[in-house]
Amino acid sequence: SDAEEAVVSRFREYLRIDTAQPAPDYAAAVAFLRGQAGAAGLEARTLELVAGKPLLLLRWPGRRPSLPSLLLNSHTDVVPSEPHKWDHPPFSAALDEASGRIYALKVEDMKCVGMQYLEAIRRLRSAGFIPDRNIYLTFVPDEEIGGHEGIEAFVASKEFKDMNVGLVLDEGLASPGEVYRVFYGERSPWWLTIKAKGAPGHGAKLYDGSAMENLMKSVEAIRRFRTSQFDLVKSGAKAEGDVVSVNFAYLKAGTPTPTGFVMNLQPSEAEIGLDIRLPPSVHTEALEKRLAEEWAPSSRNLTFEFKQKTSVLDNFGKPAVTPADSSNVWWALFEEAVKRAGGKLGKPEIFPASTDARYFRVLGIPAFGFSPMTNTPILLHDHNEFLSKDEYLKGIGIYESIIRTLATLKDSNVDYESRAEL
Ligand SMILES: CSCC[C@H](NC=O)C(=O)O
Ligand SMILES: [Zn+2]
Ligand SMILES: [Zn+2]
Repeated sequence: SDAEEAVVSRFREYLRIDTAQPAPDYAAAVAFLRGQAGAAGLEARTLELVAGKPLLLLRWPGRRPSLPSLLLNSHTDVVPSEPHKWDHPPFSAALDEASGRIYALKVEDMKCVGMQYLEAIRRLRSAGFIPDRNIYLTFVPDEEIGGHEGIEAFVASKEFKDMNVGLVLDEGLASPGEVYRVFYGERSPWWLTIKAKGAPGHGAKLYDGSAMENLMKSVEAIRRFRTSQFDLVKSGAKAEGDVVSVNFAYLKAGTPTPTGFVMNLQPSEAEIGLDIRLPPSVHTEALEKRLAEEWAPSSRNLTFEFKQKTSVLDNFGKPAVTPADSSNVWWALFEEAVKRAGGKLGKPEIFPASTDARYFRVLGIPAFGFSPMTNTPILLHDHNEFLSKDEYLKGIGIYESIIRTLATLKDSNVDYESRAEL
C-alpha cells in the first residue's frame, strides 16, 4: 500500500546517512530524526554531552508522569565497512524488488529498531492511544566504540536521572527461524594486545626465544582454549552467550620493505590483538590468571595491555542481569505483548556481544535486548547485511503492542484498577 511504501522509504532514508565509525555524520542523523520525531508528535531535545557527539532525546508525555518511565534506546553509529566487498553499496539502501530485501549497513544493527520505535508511536498516536507513563526515546552516538562518550555520559547526566526510567529496551539479534530472540544480560568485552620481544636473527637459523616463537606459543595456547569453549557450543552443551569467546583481531610483525617484508630476518617484535567476551557467570580472576601465566608470561618476554576492560557487574559485584521470569512484572508484560502481536519469543539469552544496555543494568535498571526480526540471517558487522521490508513492517506491529502494553504497567505504588480520574 501507499502508506507502507512511505514507511519503507523513510527507513531507507535513515539508512542512507553515513554514520560509520570512525567519522559518523551524527549531525545528519540527528537532523533527520528530529524531523521524524516532529511527524510523530514527540518533544525533542538534542544533548551535546560531548562536543560533536549529539544525543537525541525524545519524549511522549504520559498521563501519569510520576510513574517510572519506559526508555526505548537505539544507537546511530555503525561499524566501518569494506564497501568494495558489498554487492550493493552499504549506504545505498538498495531495495531488491523481487525479494523485498533492503541492503544496507546497519539495517539490522540497529537502524531498523530506531525507526520501528518511531513508526509504532506514529500508529499508536493516530489510533488515539495515550500512554500512562512517560515514554522516552534516545538515539545515541558511539555504541560501536564502547559507549563512553555516548550512553555512559548520558546515564551520568541530570537529564537521565530526571527521567526516572523503569525499563529500557535496546538492541537484540535477528533470528533465522520463526522465534524472536530476547536478551536479559550480556558478556563483558575485553580488548587487549599482547606484545612479544625476542632476539632477532637470520631467517635460516633455528634458535629459541625469538619474538615470533614467544608469541606463537601463546597463539597455540589461546587457540586450545578457544577450541575448548567453541566445542561446548558446537555440541549444544552451552549457548553462545554462556562460554568465553576469544578471537584474534589482528596480527602484526615483520620488517617491512617497499614491496612487502624482509623474508630472511626473524623480527625482534611481534604483536596480536584479542577480542575476548566473558559471560556474566565467569570468574574474571581465573581468566586474568590464565592471561598472566599462560598467554602473556613475562618469563617469555611478553607483555599485555587492555584497550577495553569492562565488567558487567552491579553495585554488589553480582552479574548485572535483568530477571526474565515471573519475578519481574516488566518481563511478564513484555512476553504478553509479543504474544498478543502474534510473535513467539525464544528462551531469554545472554547477548554474545555488547550493547548499551549494560550501562543501565549495572545501575540496577532492568533492560531487555530485542530486535524484532525473524526469518533473517544474523549479518551484523558482515557484508551484504539485509532485512526484508515485510519483516521490517511486521516489527513495527510488534513494537506497537509492546509500547501499548508497557506504557500502562501496573505500578506497585499505584492502584491501577481505580483509574477513574484518568
Ligand atoms: C567494547 S564495546 C563494543 C560494542 C560492540 N557492540 C556491538 O557490536 C561490540 O563489539 O560488541
Ligand atoms: Zn548495535
Ligand atoms: Zn554493532
